[in-house]
Amino acid sequence: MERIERIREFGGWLDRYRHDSDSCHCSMTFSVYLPPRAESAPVPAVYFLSGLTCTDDNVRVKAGAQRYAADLGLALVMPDTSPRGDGVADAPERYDLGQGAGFYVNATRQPWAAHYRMYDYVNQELPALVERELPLIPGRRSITGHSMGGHGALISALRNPGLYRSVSAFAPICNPVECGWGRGCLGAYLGDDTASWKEWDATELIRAGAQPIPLLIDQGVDDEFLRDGQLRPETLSRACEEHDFPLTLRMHPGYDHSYHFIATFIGEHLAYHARALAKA
Ligand SMILES: N[C@@H](CCC(=O)N[C@@H](CSC=O)C(=O)NCC(=O)O)C(=O)O
Repeated sequence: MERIERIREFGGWLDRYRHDSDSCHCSMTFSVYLPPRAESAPVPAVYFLSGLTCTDDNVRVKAGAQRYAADLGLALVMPDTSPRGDGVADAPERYDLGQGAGFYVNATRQPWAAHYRMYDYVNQELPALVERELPLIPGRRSITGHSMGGHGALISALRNPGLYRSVSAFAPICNPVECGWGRGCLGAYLGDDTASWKEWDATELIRAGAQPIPLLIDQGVDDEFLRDGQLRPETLSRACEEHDFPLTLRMHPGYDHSYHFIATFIGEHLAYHARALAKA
């Protein structure tokens, strides 16, 4: 991997890398924040999966996460949201499909299947790469994300028991098989067999008996996409109740879907992950 940018921040380093991805068959870009502690010893990492229209840049400039990560001794790993490039399929007229909208699944339908393998990229290729090349403690990782990225964080943890020490999400798409964004992406990437979509849906994974891991979710009550029915935390909550699955769902009056909301609670999420990552 090639480092293409390095910025000093809070005593640590905010770096951006480019590499050729075996999963996505294209060049991928990601950012990593290394806290000051990483200069003397390997540190645990929190992966942040971003939402529709984002690159690795949105979270690093808008969430205010690096200050907390520096204090807690956590690395932040911030991948892009899809494969990109001239040879990569896209839907340029749509913000919610194609480049910038990988949905953290492995596509099985063309033209998407050639490159859209963000699930393998985020859960296998990227951790193996950064844990080999950077001062990170192998296997000591947690995951969080926003909206489409919250969906990605939830399904990554639910489908891979033991891969992440803890999981949280900001305004996640909780039940994509039942919302417009989810139906659009899953239909395009996976085809018309809606039964196959359920393997990529947090609510459906819990209904199907996923191994319990505590879920921490923050949601703004005045989120425009909550009102539109894209997020459906109430459906996830019901599934958790019915299946005795541990969920902390915090509803916050007045907050919308933006990075102002994420910036408000990111410190609590990182402290939550730091506690899980500190356990032997
Ligand atoms: N109005 C936007 C819609 C896209 C949007 O709001 N994207 C969110 C994530 S939504 C779910 O995944 C986001 O994070 N945007 C980037 C930001 O920096 O706020 C549009 O039309 O682009």
